[in-house]
Amino acid sequence: MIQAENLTKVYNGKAVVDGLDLEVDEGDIFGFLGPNGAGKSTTILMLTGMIEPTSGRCLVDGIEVAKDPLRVKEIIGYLPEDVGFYGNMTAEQNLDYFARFYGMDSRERKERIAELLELVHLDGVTQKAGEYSRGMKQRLGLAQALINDPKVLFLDEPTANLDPEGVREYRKLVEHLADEGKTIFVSSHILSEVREVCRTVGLLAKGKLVAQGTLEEVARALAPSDGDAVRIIVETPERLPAIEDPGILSIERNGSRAVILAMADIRDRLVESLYSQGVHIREMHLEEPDIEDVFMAAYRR
Ligand SMILES: Nc1ncnc2c1ncn2[C@@H]1O[C@H](COP(=O)(O)OP(=O)(O)OP(=O)(O)O)[C@@H](O)[C@H]1O
Repeated sequence: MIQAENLTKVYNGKAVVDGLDLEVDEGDIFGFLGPNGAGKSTTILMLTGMIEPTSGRCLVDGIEVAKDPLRVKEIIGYLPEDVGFYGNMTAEQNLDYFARFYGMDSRERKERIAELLELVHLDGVTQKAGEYSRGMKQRLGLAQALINDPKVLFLDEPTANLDPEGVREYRKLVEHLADEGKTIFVSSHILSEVREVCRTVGLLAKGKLVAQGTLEEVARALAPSDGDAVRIIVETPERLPAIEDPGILSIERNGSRAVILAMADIRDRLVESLYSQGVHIREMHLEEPDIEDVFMAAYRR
């Protein structure tokens, strides 16, 4: 549904988005992760047709964005990092102003706006937008992004100004929208935000895509490797005996727990060996890389 091919943006001789290849499937909730300044907002601006790429191209629902930005704008919604509204107008008036761009008639606009205000819990609020808290503005921004019932939704740091309750509401809403079949592209520099709601992620660092896939796939792809060595965690009530196995590289014992570094997944052999020596096994599993650690390391690269 969203594709970027060698997408590049150069500012002052520097590629802030650098040869990005990206593919997001229909109905996915895609988390675009990266530290501040990685190029996330610039990428979103190109994907939404707000700025043109220096080279490469991007497509949304098969439409090349730079060639046909208006057709793309009809099927997308966009929540920018800094939402702006007319401060002297209410939420309803602000939304009505934007809805007119989509050629909806007055009845259609009224119904859609009422529905959206309820969705973002701003129904019944009579204040002008200028008096809104940042969280309320962000929720109004989300309503605005949904005004044309878009197929694809781009959200740039959508939880930046939300309180914990607002974040929870936002997650429920995003899941509900994805269940309706919308494709959602969310940028964030906060892993915990993305891991709660996103089905796949891409990690951007210095304008380049470092990895893409499910969080587990990305963590595995970025994890430091000991060749193909695997770490097997074993817990036994008895002291772990010496194990003769050519696949074992090292054993680190710590009380009833041991970490066995092995050349491959030799758990079946280990079970047999321990069983034959009368040792009981409380637990045995492969150690998965810690996602938080892996991402922090990638951020620092
Ligand atoms: N219009 C511009 N002119 C010159 N440089 C720019 C422009 N827009 C962005 N940049 C630079 O491009 C780099 C990437 O910025 P961008 O806003 O895309 O990053 P980001 O990942 O969205 O970061 P953040 O989370 O802080 O918004 C930054 O170094 C920024 O200073």
